[in-house]
Amino acid sequence: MDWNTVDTLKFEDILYHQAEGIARITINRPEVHNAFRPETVRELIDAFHHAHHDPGVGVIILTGAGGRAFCSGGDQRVRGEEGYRDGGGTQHLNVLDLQRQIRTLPKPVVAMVAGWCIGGGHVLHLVCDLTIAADNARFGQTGPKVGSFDAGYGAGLLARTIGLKKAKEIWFLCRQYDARAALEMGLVNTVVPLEELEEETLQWCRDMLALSPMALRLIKAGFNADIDGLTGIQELAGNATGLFYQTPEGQEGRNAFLEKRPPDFRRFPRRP
Ligand SMILES: CC(C)(COP(=O)(O)OP(=O)(O)OC[C@H]1O[C@@H](n2cnc3c(N)ncnc32)[C@H](O)[C@@H]1OP(=O)(O)O)[C@@H](O)C(=O)NCCC(=O)NCCSC(=O)c1cc(O)c2ccccc2c1O
Repeated sequence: MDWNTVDTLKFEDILYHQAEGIARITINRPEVHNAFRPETVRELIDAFHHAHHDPGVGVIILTGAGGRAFCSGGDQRVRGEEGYRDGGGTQHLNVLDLQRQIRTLPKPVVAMVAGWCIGGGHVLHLVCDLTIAADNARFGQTGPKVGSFDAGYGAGLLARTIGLKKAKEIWFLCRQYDARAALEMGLVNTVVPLEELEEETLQWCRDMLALSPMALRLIKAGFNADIDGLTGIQELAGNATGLFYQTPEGQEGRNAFLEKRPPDFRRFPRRP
């Protein structure tokens, strides 16, 4: 695949590439196993925003640079007493914003995982819709070991994904799990040799790109609706509103208002 950069997107901690309707977002801090600092997360949010709003993008890949790590979570070197310190001294837990963004983004997001997928990095792959793992991938949570925890998606979505007992084991014991174990517990979709990771991930993306974007959008919203509470219902309901706006019935209400006349909905059927 010949990846292209986007001239308007300038990042320090991440890379943004796209080709054939696929956006690839790469955390590029291999010297710390792609741990994220607040600036990394800010850039990821901007990159996902771009991919979300680019009509030429149908599927998004999130990955880590270097082949040795997807992401090792929050950068412990900049962890303060209240969160992770940015260059200006403000402390953040802004990865939570990124998690919600990936959940509500109406396009499939695929985690392409090689090497370490740990802590807040593990939660990032979890909130992605699919995970393609290389055979060198290792998964786990470290929170209780390093004085942290993610009791939101990190706990609840993990339990929904692999079951409550296994999710508690992962958090309560802070063990690490290889790719085969991750596949067995339903934490990842498939495992491939490291050298085939990108090609396999691209094939999954191409397969999704051949399908109806609206159907994928609605099924993603449907999968997330109950888990995400009213935010999930809002996403699903917003899609319903968007579809209704496209109908003559929806447009009659707008037209009547603009034409300063009462709306006439009599010609629209009351379907069983
Ligand atoms: C991932 C490891 C198990 C890998 O071990 P290995 O022995 O292979 O490699 P090294 O340990 O030598 O690492 C190489 C190099 O990278 C540095 N590094 C690795 N991870 C981090 C990190 N997270 N932050 C900073 N630096 C990191 C390491 O120090 C080495 O540098 P040198 O200069 O010494 O060469 C192992 O590295 C490991 O266990 N890493 C830490 C994993 C971790 O605990 N992550 C944080 C979990 S908490 C978290 O992520 C988190 C973030 C949030 O924003 C939250 C927000 C809201 C709620 C919860 C949150 C949360 O829990």
